[in-house]
Amino acid sequence: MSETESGTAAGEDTRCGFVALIGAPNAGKSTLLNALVGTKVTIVSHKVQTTRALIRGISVEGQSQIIFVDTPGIFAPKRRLDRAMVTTAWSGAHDADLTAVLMDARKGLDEDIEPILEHLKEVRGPKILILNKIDVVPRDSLLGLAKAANEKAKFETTFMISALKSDGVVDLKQWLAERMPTGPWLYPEDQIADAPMRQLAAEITREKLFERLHQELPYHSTVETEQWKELRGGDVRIEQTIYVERESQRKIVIGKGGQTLRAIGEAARKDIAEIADAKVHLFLFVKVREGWGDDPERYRAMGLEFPKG
Ligand SMILES: Nc1nc2c(ncn2[C@@H]2O[C@H](COP(=O)(O)OP(=O)(O)OP(=O)(O)O)[C@@H](O)[C@H]2O)c(=O)[nH]1
Repeated sequence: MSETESGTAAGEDTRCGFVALIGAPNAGKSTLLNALVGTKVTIVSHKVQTTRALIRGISVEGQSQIIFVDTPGIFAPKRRLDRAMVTTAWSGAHDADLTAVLMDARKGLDEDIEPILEHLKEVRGPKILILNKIDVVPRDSLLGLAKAANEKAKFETTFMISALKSDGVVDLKQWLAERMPTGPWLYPEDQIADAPMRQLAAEITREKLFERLHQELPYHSTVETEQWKELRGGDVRIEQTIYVERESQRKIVIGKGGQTLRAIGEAARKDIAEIADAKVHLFLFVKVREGWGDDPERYRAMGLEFPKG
């Protein structure tokens, strides 16, 4: 059963959507996510640069499921490959139901936030501004800052919060919950906590797959983490399926005597163990799923962009 199929069927009134959370480094994204999601949000490995949008956390408010995605690679791209991926990274915002820009009120409009505001003009869909760290900024300077930022980009509304003190976070969460489109939850309740790790682990394996086979495989071959189970003793057992579109591709992925798949699994296991900070037992399966590439819903379920054309 896939994630979408097993999503909660909690009734007609459920809402579910993606919020792209954008902010310069140190604006307080992790702190805010911890406050919104309620559990410690797992770190995001910056190694995985192929990702368009990584799930950072899932928040549940009433009947709404709010999936926060992050777009690594937006900032300070150093290598040329990274620079080429900046545009792709922004697509996380382009596909989200809402884009939230987190701004460090203490820093104001500086060289970190200016290019973000500039780029926002190209992002369709609703945008909101969140001024963070208001606990360390004089109240009377906040209005001026909000006004100046709103002149640079078109925000639907502005929140003023302290992520650290959880001041204003409840209002923000409730507002977001109401703004999510109606529809079934994409993640069952028992997967909400480890959804970011599941996705990240899938991205890592996908990265290893393409490092070895990028010439032989179509871009939309994909990886899904079917099981993420913490064992007694702290080890993690992970089952992943690599989906390809044809039997010939399945053979390529497996390789002679299974050696290609073994190498992919070994490389992925090492990286996943690093981010999971645990001993990992990784089991990889390869399946043929015809027509997978034509189903936009599967892309959306993973926070990915549906390739047009
Ligand atoms: N005073 C104050 N400090 C805050 C607030 N929110 C975050 N911080 C601090 O700002 C620093 C950066 O916060 P993070 O949450 O790590 O920032 P981030 O945006 O996730 O950083 P990156 O992951 O590097 O992009 C930390 O020292 C936080 O404690 C706030 O509301 N008030």
